[in-house]
Amino acid sequence: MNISDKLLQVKEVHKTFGEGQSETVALKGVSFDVLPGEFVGIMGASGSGKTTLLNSIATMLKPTSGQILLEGKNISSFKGSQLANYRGSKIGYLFQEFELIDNLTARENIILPLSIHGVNPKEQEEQLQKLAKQFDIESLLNKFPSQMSGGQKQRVAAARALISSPSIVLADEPTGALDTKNAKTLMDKLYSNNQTEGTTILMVTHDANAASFCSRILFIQDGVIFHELRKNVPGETQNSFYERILTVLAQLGGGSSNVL
Ligand SMILES: Nc1ncnc2c1ncn2[C@@H]1O[C@H](COP(=O)(O)OP(=O)(O)OP(=O)(O)O)[C@@H](O)[C@H]1O
Repeated sequence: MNISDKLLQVKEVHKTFGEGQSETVALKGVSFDVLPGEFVGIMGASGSGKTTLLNSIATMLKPTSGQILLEGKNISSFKGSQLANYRGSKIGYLFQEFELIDNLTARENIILPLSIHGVNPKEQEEQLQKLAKQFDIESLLNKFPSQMSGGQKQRVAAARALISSPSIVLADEPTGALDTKNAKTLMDKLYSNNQTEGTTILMVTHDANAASFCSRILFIQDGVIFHELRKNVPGETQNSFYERILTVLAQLGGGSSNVL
């Protein structure tokens, strides 16, 4: 495979917090690649290093050692406007708790990343309308977060994460605060966006149902990737993939729970 085919390259990433007695080694040499258009899940027990990994890719944390490359460029070398461009346009971030701005409407929340980058209003509106339709939030655009349900807020947050057509969307337990029905609705829509627009998504999740929408799952344990599952294409049903995910989780956790 050509290096340029790899959208994201994570190479031997280590991350240590604190020192001496209070030292915690969160990542112990994580390496993997993501190809354009992939929908990759990251699963692992609480404290295994999932959020540390995602936040390192988002440049919210600096790895102790190792490299992270997006589109062949080492993200730790980014400074000033290049770093701002990476955070604002190259990645989209979807948080478990939505993180919408309370005193902005859904419309204002969604277009904020475009307004900051000076995209012209016509283009902003076109992008907004397209995503509002995809995420079924057209009737919510003039509402404030306090007037929306959790499921609605997360669909607005998903539109905000996608509005600048980022190279990769980083999602940290996006269904963690949702009930089963709203979680499925969100995942259906993220999956559909991945399939129709080719959006690359890297999603941390505890939920095997959510993970079954992915094309590949990386299982992380004690700061290292110890297993990988790939949906068989063509042909494997989501249900069959779900069953295989549960089998790995049961081996990991010693139970039949679908939540780690
Ligand atoms: N800022 C920090 N300072 C010190 N230790 C930290 C910090 N952030 C994370 N850790 C530690 O690093 C390890 C990995 O944490 P991380 O949040 O990445 O795990 P996780 O897999 O995302 O867990 P969860 O599923 O509970 O969110 C844990 O032992 C955690 O306590």
